[in-house]
Amino acid sequence: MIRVGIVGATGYSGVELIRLLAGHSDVQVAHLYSSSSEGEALANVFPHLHAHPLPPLAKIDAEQMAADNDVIFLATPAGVSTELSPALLENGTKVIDLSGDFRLKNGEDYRSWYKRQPAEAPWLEKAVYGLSEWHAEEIAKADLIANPGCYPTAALLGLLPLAQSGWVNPKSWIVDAKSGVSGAGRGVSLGVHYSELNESIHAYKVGAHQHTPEIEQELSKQTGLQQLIQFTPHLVPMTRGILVTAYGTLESAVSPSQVQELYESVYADKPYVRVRAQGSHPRTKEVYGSNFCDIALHVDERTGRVIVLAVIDNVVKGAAGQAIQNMNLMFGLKETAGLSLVPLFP
Ligand SMILES: NC(=O)C1=CN([C@@H]2O[C@H](COP(=O)(O)OP(=O)(O)OC[C@H]3O[C@@H](n4cnc5c(N)ncnc54)[C@H](OP(=O)(O)O)[C@@H]3O)[C@@H](O)[C@H]2O)C=CC1
Ligand SMILES: CC(=O)N[C@@H](CCC(=O)OP(=O)(O)O)C(=O)O
Repeated sequence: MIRVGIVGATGYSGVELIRLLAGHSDVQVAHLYSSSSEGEALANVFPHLHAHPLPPLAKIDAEQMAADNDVIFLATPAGVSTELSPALLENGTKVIDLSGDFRLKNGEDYRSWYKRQPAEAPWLEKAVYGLSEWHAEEIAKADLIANPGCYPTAALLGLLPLAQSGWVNPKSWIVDAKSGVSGAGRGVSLGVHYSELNESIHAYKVGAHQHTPEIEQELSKQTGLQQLIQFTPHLVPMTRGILVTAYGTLESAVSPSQVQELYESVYADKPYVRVRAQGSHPRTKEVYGSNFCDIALHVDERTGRVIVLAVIDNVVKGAAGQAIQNMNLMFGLKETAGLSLVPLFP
């Protein structure tokens, strides 16, 4: 049994890790850690976990944590993993970080987009970007995983095949994205106040969202070309789900069936990417509670653009589900272990 520790279990991604790992037969949730509720039972925070067998929330102590777990998930806000991960890794445990601390290879990018002190360069180099479908071999050998952000997961799964094809102008990408409110975590603020959010939709962090350089970095790395994206996220009054609607300008005459065949071939053996039939446009409800990313393609011959639609559940494929998929790859387990979730519908 692989011993799993979770830091940030009182948050949304942490509690989703617990839900998913309850269905994973190769691992044991050995320890839960909290910076604010040490000694408490998690069921006091989340009554829906009442009678579910779980260890109490323990104190964060890197050396002890490394001794007691084979892998630690850090489901914590930006900045925490930078502090905690080096000691965990030096003491021999593997780390899967759900925050943005190790995703950007250039520390100065992190400083400028996250407004925080970056991790030291050797740790940034060591971290493997955990987009499971694209980096399985590297992930299998990694000790430190930078789990992708929620928007980048949907955007990259949606755009990478086209970016690689060379059919699209690499500076023409426009990524419009909408997220449910759980993407903002469990903390309360005016920004997620029901009466201000309900029956309303708005863009935020326009031209300034921290996932912009992450998407550009990965598209550029994979294609060897500098790719530029215009990224605008929106908050919508629903609990879970991300819809990415992305546009690229075609540089060559490509037919809808060529684009469709490209995606079907790239994702043919990937259990969690479902390429939808032409004309079938995915809804966030169709992946709710599951690890799927559903993608649809549309070539607009009138405007010379290609439109990519991608949906995920931000807490599953965008966070805890992909983190477990990465753990499975790291430990040589079946990639789908613990993740055979049929979407919750309706
Ligand atoms: N929600 C989502 O859809 C996604 C989230 N992410 C990323 O995953 C991480 C977790 O997000 P999410 O679950 O939404 O966040 P939440 O705000 O819901 O939970 C974060 C948890 O982190 C713990 N925490 C806070 N400060 C510290 C600290 N100084 N040291 C240790 N633990 C701390 C808190 O638990 P306690 O008080 O018990 O310590 C808290 O419950 C974030 O970095 C987020 O950006 C990534 C993709 C998607
Ligand atoms: C709806 C919503 O507020 N979403 C969050 C996603 C946060 C996140 O995942 O940020 P990192 O992974 O980069 O830490 C946001 O837009 O900031």
